[in-house]
Amino acid sequence: MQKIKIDITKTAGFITDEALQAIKKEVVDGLLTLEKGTGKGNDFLGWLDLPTSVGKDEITKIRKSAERLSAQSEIVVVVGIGGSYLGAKAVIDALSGYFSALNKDSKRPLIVYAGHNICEDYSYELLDLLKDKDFSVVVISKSGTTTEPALAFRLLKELLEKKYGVGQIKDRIIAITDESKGALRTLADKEGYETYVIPDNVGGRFSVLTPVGLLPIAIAGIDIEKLLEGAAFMQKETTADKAFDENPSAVYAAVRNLLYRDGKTTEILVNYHSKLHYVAEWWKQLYGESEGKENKGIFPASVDFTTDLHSMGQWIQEGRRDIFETVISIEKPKYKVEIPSDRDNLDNLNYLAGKRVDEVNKMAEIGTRLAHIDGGVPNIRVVLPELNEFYLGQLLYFFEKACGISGYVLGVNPFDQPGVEAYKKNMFALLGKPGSEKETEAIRKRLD
Ligand SMILES: O=P(O)(O)OC[C@H]1O[C@](O)(CO)[C@@H](O)[C@@H]1O
Repeated sequence: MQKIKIDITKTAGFITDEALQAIKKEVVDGLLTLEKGTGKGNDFLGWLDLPTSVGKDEITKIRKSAERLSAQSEIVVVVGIGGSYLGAKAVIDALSGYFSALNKDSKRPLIVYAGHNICEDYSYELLDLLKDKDFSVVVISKSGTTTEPALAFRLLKELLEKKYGVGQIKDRIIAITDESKGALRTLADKEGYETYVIPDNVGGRFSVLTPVGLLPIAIAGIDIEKLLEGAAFMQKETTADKAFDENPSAVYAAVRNLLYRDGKTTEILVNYHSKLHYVAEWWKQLYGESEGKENKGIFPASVDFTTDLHSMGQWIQEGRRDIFETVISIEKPKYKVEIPSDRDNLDNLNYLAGKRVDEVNKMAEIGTRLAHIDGGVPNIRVVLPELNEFYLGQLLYFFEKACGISGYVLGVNPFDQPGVEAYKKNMFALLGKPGSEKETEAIRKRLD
């Protein structure tokens, strides 16, 4: 069992050691504020202890629900948006086979997502796919009132009733929502769905280690206990009593804030293993909603390398110098593929014969790192020995802890997201939602 490593050596030309020493106090203060619960948003700190507070009984219950849904479904639809689906998708994509959806012998249901957009064609195509399949639904909404998942769930519920009969569908739905509030809670109680609770003190983007993430992840056949073990390991490694340099979350929070103060206002999360694509999507919500407020915050962006070296590589190498990269590097791939020798060598690749594909990937990673540093892009590297439940659990908690600390160093409340309401208000006014009459009148005038 190793700890994931953070390597900041390639930020040395951009931040000085004195600056790093100077920011340490702010970071330690941020960490203590988080741990003592004395900072802004301190009623949303339940995520800090999740890895060690999810009990065996809860895990057993989640596994049973997962087995029940799996046994009765060819497809399970996970309905949710933002923190109510990104954590699950991040882990499921990272730890599932690239082509597992095409495996006809799989004992696991196919997991698809809904309620994360309002695209009519997506809705049509999903309903069309589901009409001839046995399917179940896990509907997730902390507030229980978010438009996108509520709309998707209404469509799915209607299809379930058509397929299985009104009054016959409650065993095909599991709702994950607030303990007592919200439309989804009311509906779930009325219809008798099995439910799981999202704790009051855990915000959506920090909820991957609650049933919000754990149930869909368990349905995908992933070991949720190992994921929690990894997170618990990182929980211990990131407490305030650990030496600063040994605490990866503290180091990461310190360096990214220093780079931000030096004008590096965009952070690009990079992977060289595209199963991590949705880990970056999860990370973007985590940091975007936590830090982007009061006209402050690092803009979180992401790329998949080497794929995006052929699209975004030019920009990163030579565009505006206000970016830095955080690279997630996986030391050892799960499988082995050797490059064959070719009789004719017309592609001139025989110099690679006998090498593993990963060796080429690693040289691309090292080469890119050096090129980007030469181009003025500081580089933080986060190293996972392997891509498995344990190390991914560590990574998730590492980023969450660093996010809380970083938000406090930035001076914002990392646990609210007031800005998200603005689009909703306009959308409701435009749709003529009851209660929005004044706003409807005002916004319609703006369209003339
Ligand atoms: O779980 P809910 O309440 O449907 O919210 C989903 C997402 O929407 C937001 O509240 C933003 O509108 C996110 O913070 C959250 O993750």
